[in-house]
Amino acid sequence: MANKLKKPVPPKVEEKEVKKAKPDPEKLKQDREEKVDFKQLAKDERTWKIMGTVSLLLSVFLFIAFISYLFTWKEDQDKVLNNEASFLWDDEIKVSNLLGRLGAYISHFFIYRGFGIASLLFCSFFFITGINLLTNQKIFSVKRNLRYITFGLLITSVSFSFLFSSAAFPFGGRVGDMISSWLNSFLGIAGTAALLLVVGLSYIIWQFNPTFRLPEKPIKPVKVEEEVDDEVLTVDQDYSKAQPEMAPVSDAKLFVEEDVKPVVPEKGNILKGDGEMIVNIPVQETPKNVFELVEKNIPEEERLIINQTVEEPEPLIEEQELDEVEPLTYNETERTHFSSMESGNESEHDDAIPTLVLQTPVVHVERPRFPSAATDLKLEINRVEDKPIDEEREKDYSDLPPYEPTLDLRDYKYPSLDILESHGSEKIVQDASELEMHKNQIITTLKNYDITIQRISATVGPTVTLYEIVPAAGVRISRIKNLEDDIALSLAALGIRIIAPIPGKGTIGIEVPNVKKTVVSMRTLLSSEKFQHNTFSLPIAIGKKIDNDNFIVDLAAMPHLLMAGATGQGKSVGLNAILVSLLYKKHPSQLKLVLIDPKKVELSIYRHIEKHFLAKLPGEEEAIITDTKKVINTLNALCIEMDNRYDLLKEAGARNIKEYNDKFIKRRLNPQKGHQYLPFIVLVVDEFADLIMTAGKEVEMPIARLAQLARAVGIHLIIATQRPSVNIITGTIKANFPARIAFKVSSKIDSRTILDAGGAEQLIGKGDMLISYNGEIVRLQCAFVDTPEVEEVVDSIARQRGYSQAFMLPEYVDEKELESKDFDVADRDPLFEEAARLIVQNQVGSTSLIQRRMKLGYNRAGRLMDQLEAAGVVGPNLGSKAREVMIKTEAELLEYLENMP
Ligand SMILES: Nc1ncnc2c1ncn2[C@@H]1O[C@H](COP(=O)(O)OP(=O)(O)OP(=O)(O)O)[C@@H](O)[C@H]1O
Repeated sequence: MANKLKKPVPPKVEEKEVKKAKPDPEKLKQDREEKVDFKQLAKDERTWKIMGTVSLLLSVFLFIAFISYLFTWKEDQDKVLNNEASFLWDDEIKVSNLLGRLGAYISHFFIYRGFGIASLLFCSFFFITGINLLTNQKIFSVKRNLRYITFGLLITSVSFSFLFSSAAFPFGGRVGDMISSWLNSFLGIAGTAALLLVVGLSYIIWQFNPTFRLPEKPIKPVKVEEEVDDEVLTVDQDYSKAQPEMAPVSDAKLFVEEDVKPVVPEKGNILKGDGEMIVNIPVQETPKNVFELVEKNIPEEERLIINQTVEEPEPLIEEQELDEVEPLTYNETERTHFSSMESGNESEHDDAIPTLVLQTPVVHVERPRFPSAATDLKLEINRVEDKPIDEEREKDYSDLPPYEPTLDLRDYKYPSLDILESHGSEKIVQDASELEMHKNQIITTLKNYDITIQRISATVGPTVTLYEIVPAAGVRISRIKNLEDDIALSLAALGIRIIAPIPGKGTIGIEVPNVKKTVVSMRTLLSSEKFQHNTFSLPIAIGKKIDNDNFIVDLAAMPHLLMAGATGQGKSVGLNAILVSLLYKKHPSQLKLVLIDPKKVELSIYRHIEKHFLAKLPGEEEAIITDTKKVINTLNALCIEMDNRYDLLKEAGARNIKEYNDKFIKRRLNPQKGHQYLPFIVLVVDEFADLIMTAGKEVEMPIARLAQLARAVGIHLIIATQRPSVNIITGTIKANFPARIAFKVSSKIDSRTILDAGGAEQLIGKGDMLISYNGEIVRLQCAFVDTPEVEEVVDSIARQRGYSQAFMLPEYVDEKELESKDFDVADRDPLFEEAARLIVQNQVGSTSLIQRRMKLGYNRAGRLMDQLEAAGVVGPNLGSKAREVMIKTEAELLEYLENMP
């Protein structure tokens, strides 16, 4: 059987592929048809741009043709009229119009046959449409312009026909002529003239909304004479001193567009008539600081009184002679007291100088912190010598009069308010026309996006004005929120913030910066009723809200504060405002400040009140801490202080410092058992970023610990930084600082890092800030206190008698330092000699040198350095500088090593 060669059978798959490859003409046709997608084309941005360009060119073409027609109509008119059918195509016809036969024909059509000179309005229509299409933005409202142009064409053409009925030039065109002659026959000449005048004027008013101002009578800011109950003020209308930037009172009436419906007035708002704007300018709560307001019952004209008068605040404290006074010296006082007791005579200082008889108990450090706690107990305690100690410790002092911590410095006078300046007139001068203009622009912008609103009201604050709008039913809030940039563009203003919705109000807020900003002076805040008469433990006056309400809060309730913002936006001023408010309200016995200032210059101003208000580490010279190593020690010392205080609280059965101090004041706690009056401690860190960068976790950990636990024992932290990045303001820090202040920052990310919300990037600087407090974000204008004012306040305190020394924090000894001091020779690192040689050869006592040259980790290099210090090869740590090398030559070193144990 012969082998038959089988014919290769092509695989089926290939067959299929071949089939597939064959073009199907029907399908191809379909494909090609689908490619021309008109919908897509219409949506294409380029199509709009082309149409925009065409529209713009058309407007230019028409404009040139029409203008040319004004000069050439005489020559061209006959040619068009005689050859109307073939005019455009007959090359024989020569015309004078700049744009040739087409120009002449179109002008003839629009001007002669149509609307006369009014035809120029067509140019504006094509121009507006062109611009909108080209930029793909609603820069002009086409709909509105179409309305104006239609009416404009009719009114202008009829008016021109009527006025120039006998002229040869077709001023009003055929349309104008027709309507005018009909009106003439219907109303007569006088009737037509009157009608045209009325319609023309109405048209102008409708389109341009001119302001008809009577010759202005100069007005002066309305002076509020005195406060009457609640928000009703007696207004002294003396207009003799003019305020040029203020509009006349009658102009303060602010109208909204006619489609904005009036609504029922709410409490606190002023609502007048139909569709009229509400201006809500609240009254300052203190009777001494009264702000302008809009009068409620305005008889004829709506009055916008935007002005504030600050009366001289009554001095808190009588002026006193601030003589140089001898400081209270602990040891001297003690000695004097003992000697006087021994001799049986009262010390001559008994009245003025409190006497410390007891060794003030400190849990960790056996040194007095400040003379206190025993002023009234001295007689009792002086008899202790004869009694057994235990008996004395159990003694009940509750029958004694209450303890008074301020008696230690009983003649201490709080700083006078006169030291502070008013910084300008403090008048809020809001130009009524500015309000009107902003309001109109907001309404127009929203309208351009088909958003209608029911109501708009304005609240004028020191730096920004808050426009509150109630959108019409069915408008989505997110649409308004998305228009932030468009509104900013239309108002041509920086720092616009949209709050949609305003929490708890049901309105949408648009904050627009005022052209003229008002400085909020510290003096106004400190003289306010709210600051003078509050029961806060640590009152701090931060600034003013948009409704001019003073923002005064209790730092103890915050309980810690984080301040961040780009450089130069008002952080230092804010810190000073907080510190000054504390100095105005607290006695040196009630408050101690721990000031950390890596920048070295910001807080140094407070160094003069060391013996009154500052706390420091034992053995330190400077109370204001600038060195990172000392910062770590101080923070750890504060942690020890916190633990000590918790022990005291536990012993006393008190849950917090307030309860504890109450018990101590009522003499229910025995000083013999270590109890004492506990002052609040406020830790201020200016430039936290610098510390984190140099010491990292070593700083972050004690800060986090203090922030978590210290509030109950009266230790509160204020931390400021100009670098609000996530590696500085970490999650741990943020979790423990619920109250945060953001000054202007450069990006939304920074704002989110500080506040967990955007907005701080929209601020306008110079103390404009957002504070996140109690879960709410509020915009404030920070109080302004100038450096010379702070200096004066500090001086007025420093001139008075203080304690003999600053408040002593417990001593903190670094474990590492201890280790290095007494390490076991047997535990010496095998690389010890090599490291010693390296150091001596280079004559540089630096850990990083050992690390680099010997390729060791930081910890081992550090341990080696400690051992070298213990062995006397290098000197002690000098902070950021290299240690001193004690051995100068290698030979010396060899000899030294040989003699070592
Ligand atoms: N509340 C305020 N009212 C008016 N002006 C202010 C206010 N706060 C700050 N300014 C202005 O801004 C300037 C800078 O403020 P400040 O020194 O507090 O900024 P800063 O953020 O601390 O800057 P830096 O981080 O560089 O120290 C001030 O000199 C002052 O002119």
